[in-house]
Amino acid sequence: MRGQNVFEDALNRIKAIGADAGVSSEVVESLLYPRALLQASLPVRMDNGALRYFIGYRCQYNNVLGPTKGGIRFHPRVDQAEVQALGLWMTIKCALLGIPFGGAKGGVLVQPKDLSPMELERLSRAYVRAMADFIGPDIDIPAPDVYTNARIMGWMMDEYEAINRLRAPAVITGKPVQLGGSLGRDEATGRGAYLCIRELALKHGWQAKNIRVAVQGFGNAAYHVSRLLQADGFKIVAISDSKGGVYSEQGFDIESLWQEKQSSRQMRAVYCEQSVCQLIEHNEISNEELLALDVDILIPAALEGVIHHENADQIKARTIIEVANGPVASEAEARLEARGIEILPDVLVNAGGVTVSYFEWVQNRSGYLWPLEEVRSKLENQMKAAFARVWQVAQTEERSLRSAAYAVAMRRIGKAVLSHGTREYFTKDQEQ
Ligand SMILES: NC(=O)C1=CN([C@@H]2O[C@H](COP(=O)(O)OP(=O)(O)OC[C@H]3O[C@@H](n4cnc5c(N)ncnc54)[C@H](OP(=O)(O)O)[C@@H]3O)[C@@H](O)[C@H]2O)C=CC1
Ligand SMILES: O=C(O)CCC(=O)C(=O)O
Repeated sequence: MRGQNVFEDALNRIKAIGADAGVSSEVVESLLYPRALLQASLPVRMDNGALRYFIGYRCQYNNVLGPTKGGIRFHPRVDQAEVQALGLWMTIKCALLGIPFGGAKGGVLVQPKDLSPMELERLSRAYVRAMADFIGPDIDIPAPDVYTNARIMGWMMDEYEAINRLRAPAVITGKPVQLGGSLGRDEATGRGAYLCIRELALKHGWQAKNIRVAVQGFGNAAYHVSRLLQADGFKIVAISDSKGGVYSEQGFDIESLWQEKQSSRQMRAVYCEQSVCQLIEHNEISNEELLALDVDILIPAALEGVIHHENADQIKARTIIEVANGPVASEAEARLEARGIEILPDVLVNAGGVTVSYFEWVQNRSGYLWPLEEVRSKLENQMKAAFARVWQVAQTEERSLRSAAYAVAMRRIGKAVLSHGTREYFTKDQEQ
């Protein structure tokens, strides 16, 4: 699913679940419009002396619960609809986790792998120059997403501080630890997803050694969830990246595969050159084939919309764990549900990243550096509580897990909207 449809699809879910969960129409409506969107052209001097322009976006979707928060993506298919959909999902995610942030997302339309490290740094700094008045520790706080990382966050923070002539580490999270980043932020998205799977395994009585898992994507989020699952005994039988995938019934050693992929990185470069399918000799499979494998758990951990109306009927996994944002389009979801396939939704599964980003922001503002074990234990508490709430609402209200997660989040946003003072609230107040 591409283009405007991603956002339309996201809005349709809000409308359908909002009405079904008894959320007031005023609150649902407040979630249908991004509060602010900045599109900017980013001039970047290339290494050959030429000036190139890139398009950058930042969407502050909703700030009812606090300053807006969300990653920045560098990818060749970034567009306005995508950042809006991602900003909406961030809004739901932060509300579900009880984090005092609204939702945002940013992106640059670029194939970052085509840029040299110096060009990438100039692009990252150009993005912040364009957005400098739009972001801030109490306004909108970016973080990493697809094809951005701690190093890029470091450049961005540095540019923001240079423009404003002050120290402002809390303007961005996911920074290098040496620049005020939090311990444990690098693994947080994968660890949060792993904690959710562990809770789900307890509910279903799964034995890790009997569970076969296929993972689409082999970046930050996919690597950490895969290595943690493998350490518990789950068998990762398939894994892929942008160039294709590999399959082995015996399972893969995730750590050595990751180390090999990392070592294929060119000197000082940000992205890995080689694909998993070039690194090891195993049955090569396409990304489409990976999605259709007969496994217990399918983990899409790359891009949105990969399970859509055309391939939904080919999915054979018993459970889908949405580590990526928006991997299952709503049309596909209805078909999967009708076949009894369980979906643990993105707004819960991948919320570990923003949760530890919140911890980073808190540490930056208070001047602390929490030990790794403290970060991990706080993350575990937060993820378990969110999982338990979603599970309970799903059971008691007979909802899907996604519908339950959205209902919890939208009701929390609703309470905040009313507390801000709407007509409804005002009228009630007058009556008392
Ligand atoms: N990083 C974070 O903290 C968070 C990330 N997420 C979500 O998790 C997902 C992955 O993000 P993250 O791990 O950070 O990103 P990374 O940039 O670290 O990794 C992206 C991975 O996806 C692969 N990929 C890219 N395009 C495709 C494709 N068409 N088919 C299959 N694989 C592909 C890349 O392949 P290659 O290696 O070949 O480039 C890479 O392995 C995204 O949906 C993101 O929004 C959600 C919450 C937080
Ligand atoms: O860490 C953050 O602030 C945001 C992470 C993110 O972009 C996401 O959860 O999709």
